[in-house]
Amino acid sequence: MTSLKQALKTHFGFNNFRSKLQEDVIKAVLRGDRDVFVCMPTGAGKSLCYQLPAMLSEGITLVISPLIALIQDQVDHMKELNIPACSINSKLGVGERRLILADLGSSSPKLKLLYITPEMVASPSFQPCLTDLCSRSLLSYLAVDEAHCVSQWGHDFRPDYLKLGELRARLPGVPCLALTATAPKNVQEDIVKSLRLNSPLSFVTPVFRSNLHYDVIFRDLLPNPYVHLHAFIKKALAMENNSKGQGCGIVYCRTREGCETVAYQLTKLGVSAKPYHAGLKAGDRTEAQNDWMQGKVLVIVATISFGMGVDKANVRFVAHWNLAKSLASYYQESGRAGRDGLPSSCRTYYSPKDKEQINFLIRQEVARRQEKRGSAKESDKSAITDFEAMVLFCEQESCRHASISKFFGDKTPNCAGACDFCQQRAQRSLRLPAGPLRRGKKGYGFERYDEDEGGSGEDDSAKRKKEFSELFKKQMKLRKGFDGQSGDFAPPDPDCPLREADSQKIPRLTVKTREHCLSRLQEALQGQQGAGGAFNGDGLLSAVDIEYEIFKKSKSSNLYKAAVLKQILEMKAAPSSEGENTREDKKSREVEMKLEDEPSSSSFTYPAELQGFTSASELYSIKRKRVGAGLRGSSNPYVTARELLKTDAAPDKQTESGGFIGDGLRDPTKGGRAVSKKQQKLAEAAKSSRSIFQYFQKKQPEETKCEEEEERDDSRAADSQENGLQRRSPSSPAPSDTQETKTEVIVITEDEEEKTMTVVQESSRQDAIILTEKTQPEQEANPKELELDRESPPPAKRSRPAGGSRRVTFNPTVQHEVVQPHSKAVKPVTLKEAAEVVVRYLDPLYTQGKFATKELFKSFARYLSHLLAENVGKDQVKAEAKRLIKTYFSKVQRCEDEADWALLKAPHSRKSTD
Ligand SMILES: Nc1ncnc2c1ncn2[C@@H]1O[C@H](COP(=O)(O)OP(=O)(O)OP(=O)(O)O)[C@@H](O)[C@H]1O
Repeated sequence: MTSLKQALKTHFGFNNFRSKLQEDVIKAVLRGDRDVFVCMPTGAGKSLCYQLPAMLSEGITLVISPLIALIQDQVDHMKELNIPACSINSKLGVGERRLILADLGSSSPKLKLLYITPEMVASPSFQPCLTDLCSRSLLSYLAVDEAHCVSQWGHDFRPDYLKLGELRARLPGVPCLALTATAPKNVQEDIVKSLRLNSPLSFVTPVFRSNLHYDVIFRDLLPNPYVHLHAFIKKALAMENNSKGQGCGIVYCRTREGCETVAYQLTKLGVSAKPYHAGLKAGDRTEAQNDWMQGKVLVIVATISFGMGVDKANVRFVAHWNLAKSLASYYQESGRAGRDGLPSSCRTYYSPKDKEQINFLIRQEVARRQEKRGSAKESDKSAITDFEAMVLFCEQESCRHASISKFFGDKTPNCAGACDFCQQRAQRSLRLPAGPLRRGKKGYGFERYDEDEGGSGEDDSAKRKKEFSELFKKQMKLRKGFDGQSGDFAPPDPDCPLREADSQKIPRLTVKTREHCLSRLQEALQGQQGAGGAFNGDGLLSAVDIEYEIFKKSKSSNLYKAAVLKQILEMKAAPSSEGENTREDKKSREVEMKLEDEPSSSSFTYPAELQGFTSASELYSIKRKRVGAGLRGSSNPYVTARELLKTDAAPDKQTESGGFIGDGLRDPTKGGRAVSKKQQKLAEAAKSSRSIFQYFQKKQPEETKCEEEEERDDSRAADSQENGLQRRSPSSPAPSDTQETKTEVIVITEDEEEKTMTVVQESSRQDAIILTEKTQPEQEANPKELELDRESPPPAKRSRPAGGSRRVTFNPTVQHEVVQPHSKAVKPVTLKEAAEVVVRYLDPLYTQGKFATKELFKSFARYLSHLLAENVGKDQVKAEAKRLIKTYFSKVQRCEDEADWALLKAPHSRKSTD
C-alpha cells in the first residue's frame, strides 16, 4: 500500500480513493506547486481533496465555506474522525474562541483544519490572527469550497466571496484549491479570475451521473398531483413490497406554505413526511432534519435552504414540486440523490404557472439589482438565461442528461435510458418485433442472403433488391406504427366529444389525455365566459375547436400539452366577454391571474394591498380590474348588499331557462347539463360552521417569496411593523381598552398615493367617523419595506396601468371592531355575526388554514365590506351570503388547489385531520 493510501486509511478509514480523479487531485494539491481548480459532481468526494492534504502537511489549512451550518457539519464529521478541526464564527462562545486563538498563536498549533465563512475571514477581528499565521508560514493551504459563489454568473453568487481575491493576493506562497460541483464554462473562468488563481491545474469531470434517472411531469395535467407524487415516492423507495421502504427522499418546494401542504398531503396518503423551512422554529427545523437523517421520517419537504452540506448517502429520490430557479441549481439540488451511486430518481413537477411566477421574480430581482447599482451588467442576464435553460430542460423533448451536460459545456453523455425521454424511446424500439432489421451488425436484412453463398448472379441480385425494398417498406411501416399508431392505442368512446378522436397523429398522445385537456379548456373557457357561457353548450363547442386546433398543430405529446396549458393561461388572463377589453386591463388581469393561480398559496399570502377591506364609501369607485377577478364575467362586482338582494331573482330566472335551482346548482331535470360533482360536493359540504377567528389567522405576506430571501426576514419584519399599517400582525394588540377604537384603512388614490384613513368608533356610540386622513406618497415608502415585497408574487399595484383608480388595503385589526353606519332601520349585525354566517357557507371551501382559492377569499372580504357599508339584519346577511356562494359556484368553475379539492371530495375527512 502506498503511503498516500495508508494515510487515507489511517485518517479517514477508506481503503481506496473514490476515483482516479480524487487521487490525482490530492496528489496535485500535495505537490503544492500550482493552484488547483476542481469541478466534480456532488458527492464525488471533493472535501477529501483538501482534508487529506491538510493532514499530511505542516501547518493549518484554511477552508472557506459559505454557511455556518455547512461548516458545523464538516467540523463535527472531522471531530468524529479525531481530526483536529474547528471553526471561528459569530456563534462561537467566548471561551471556545479564546482556546482556538491560543492554539493558533502557539508555536506549533494542533489544529489542522480551520473552517471559516468569507465574511469572517474579511472581518477586522480575524486579521491579526491571519497575519500572524501568514508571517510564521503556518498556512499550508487555502481551500475555497462552493467556489461558484464567487461568480456573478453563478446561481448562488455571494458578494463576500469576491473579497477572497484580495485574500488570495495576500497569501502568495499558499497554494489555493477552489472546489465546486456546478460551474459551467463561464463560471469556471470567473472563479479562476476572481480568486486570482495562479495558472491552476484544472480537474473538471463531466456532470453526467448515470445512476440518476431524470423525468418531468406536467403537474397541471394531473387529476391529483399529490396522489401522483405519492405513487412516485412509493416506487422510488420501493415501498410496494416493503412498507418500511428503503432509503429516503427530498421534495423541494418554492414556498414555506408549499412545504407544509405537500408534507401534510403525503402524510395523509401514508408516507411519513416533515416540512423544513425558515418559517419553522430552529428547534423544529433541527428535529425535522434529524428525524430524516435517522430515517424516522422518510421524506423531508423543504425549501432550497435544506440540503447544502447534508451528506446522506441513501437519498433515493429528489422531487421538485416547483421549478428550480436555474438549471445549475436544479443539478445541484437533484444531485443530492444517489450519493451512494445506487439508482435514484430525480423528478420535476412542471407547471407553466411556476414558470410565469419565477420568471417574474427573477426579472424583478435583476431590475432591482440594476436599479441599486445604477447600471446593467452582462452577468445580470445569466439569472434569466439559466432559468430559461431550466424551462427548456422541462419543455423540450430531448434527453434530460444531454440538456444538463450541454448547459455545463460537456459532451452529450450516453444516457442509456436514464431519463424519461430516452427510456420511452428505448421502450418504443424494444416494442419493434425482432426481425432482420434489428439483428445487430448484420441486421440490414441481408443475412439470409449472405448465407446463401451459392446465389446465382444477376437474377438473384434483382430479386434481392426487390425483396429488400419490400422488407424495408414493411419495416418502415412497422416503425411508424410504433411511433404513434401503436396497437396499444385505446380507441375513443362513441360519445367522445373530441374531433378526430381516433387520430393517432401525435405519438403517445392518448385519447384520455386529450379528453382531460379538453375538460381543462372547458373549465378555463367557462371561467372566462361567466355562467352563461358555461352552460349553454357554447363553452363545450369552442373548447372542442380550440383543442382540435392545438391537436392539429402539435407535433409531439409534450408540445401538445404545453400548448394546451399555454392556451388555458391565456384564456384565464383574457378579459371576460362582459369585461372591458383594453390592453391595460388585460395586463392587469394577467398579473392578477398569476396571483390567483399560485397552486400552493393561500388567500392570506396575497400582497397586503390586495388583502381586504375598504370603507363603504370607497367601494363604488373601485373598478373591478383593480382588486382582482373575483367575480369573473361581472362588469361590476361591487354592489351593495341591498342591490344584491334586489337582483337575487336573476339566477332563479335562469332556473327556468337554464336550469339553476334554488341553491345555485343546476337542475338536471330541467334540461340543463347535470350539476358537476364538485358543485354537488360543495353544496353537500356547506353545512357546518367554525370559529370566525380562524379565518383571520392572517399570515405574513412574505411567505410566498423565494426562500433565499428568508435569511433577511427578521429585520424586514421589524421594519415593516414600524412602517406599514397593512403589515400589522393580527395578533398585535387591538386598540380596544380605550374609549374609542381606531381602524385604519389605506386607500391608494389615482395618483398612486397612499391615503391612510382612520376610522374612529366611540364605544358609547355605534357610528363611525372618519377622523384623520394622511397621505403617504409611494416613493417615500421605506425602501426595506419595498424590498419586502420583492420576492412576493407580483402585486397588482405594479401591474396597474398608470392613472388607474383606487387600490384598497385592509387592516386586519378590524376583526375585533364593530363599525356601524348610521341607518337604524333594522338591528344591525356585528361583523363577527355576519362573518359567522358567511363562514357557515364558506366552510367547505376552507381547509388547513386557508380558502380553496384566493378568489374566494377576495369574495369573502368583499362581502364583509358590504356588511360594513350596509345596515343589514341577520336574514339579509344570510340571503346575501347565500347569494355570494351562488355567484361563486356559477362563475368560478374551478378549484386550483388540488389539496383542498381533494378534501372537498371527502368533506368529512377534513374535520378529523384538522
Ligand atoms: N475515497 C473515498 N472512499 C469512500 N468514500 C468516500 C471517499 N471520499 C469521500 N467519500 C465519501 O463520499 C461522500 C461525499 O463526499 P463529499 O461530501 O466530500 O462530496 P462532495 O463532492 O464535497 O459533495 P458536495 O458537492 O455535495 O459537497 C462522503 O460521505 C465522504 O465521506
